[in-house]
Amino acid sequence: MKPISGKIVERLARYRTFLTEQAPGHRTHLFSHEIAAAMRTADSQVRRDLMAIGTQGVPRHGYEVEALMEKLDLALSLDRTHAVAVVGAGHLGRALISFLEASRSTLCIKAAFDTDPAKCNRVHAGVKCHPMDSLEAVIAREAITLAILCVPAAAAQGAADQLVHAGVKGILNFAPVALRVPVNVALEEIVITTYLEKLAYFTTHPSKERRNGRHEER
Ligand SMILES: NC(=O)c1ccc[n+]([C@@H]2O[C@H](COP(=O)([O-])OP(=O)(O)OC[C@H]3O[C@@H](n4cnc5c(N)ncnc54)[C@H](O)[C@@H]3O)[C@@H](O)[C@H]2O)c1
Repeated sequence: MKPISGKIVERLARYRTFLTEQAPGHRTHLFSHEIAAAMRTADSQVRRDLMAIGTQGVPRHGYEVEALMEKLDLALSLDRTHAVAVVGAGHLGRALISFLEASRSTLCIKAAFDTDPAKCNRVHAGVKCHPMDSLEAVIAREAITLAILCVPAAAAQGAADQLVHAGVKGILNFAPVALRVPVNVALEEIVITTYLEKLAYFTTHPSKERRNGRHEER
């Protein structure tokens, strides 16, 4: 399969969440327009995205849900479990652990890390928090490849360096600082205020994008 863009990956992940959590359980088939309606996007967009992973609906039946789930899992590499670490077990870190542990995901939080002795060796939502000096050993032992960074900005680059050194291949950074990582390490950064600022912009500048839905191709 050809590599697909980050935008398509995001939409495929949303389709998968819809099929897993919201699509009516008794349906064996769904049409692109039904998925599109739930996603508030165009059915042509859904068809294009699913075509990108080699999936086409059948006339008069649509997409077979089970086969579509298998294709999505394969495309998103969710046909296997990914071991994840949370670094910084404060308010955000613990909230994310609770959320991810409750979701039926193949992303599995295997360990948390923190510098605060009061948090270390405690268990939150079934996940043990370890001191930072055991990071390398625990990452190797648990075969952890992904990490979520929830430390203060000043500590983020140092923690990211430790994660990279320990062999982590992808980092989701919540700290409000631009990180430097080697090219072979995937990096995603989330800043909630950016989305709020975007909302503020679109609520004061009516545009085609707002009228036609949130997830048009761009
Ligand atoms: N991106 C977003 O949208 C968003 C939203 C909320 C918070 N944040 C950011 O997420 C981070 C965490 O926020 P919070 O509210 O959970 O803060 P918090 O103070 O509750 O938690 C931070 C945790 O990091 C630990 N820590 C500090 N230095 C560390 C280090 N070097 N290694 C490991 N752990 C270390 C602390 O002991 C603490 O437990 C902050 O940088 C905050 O700005 C981002």
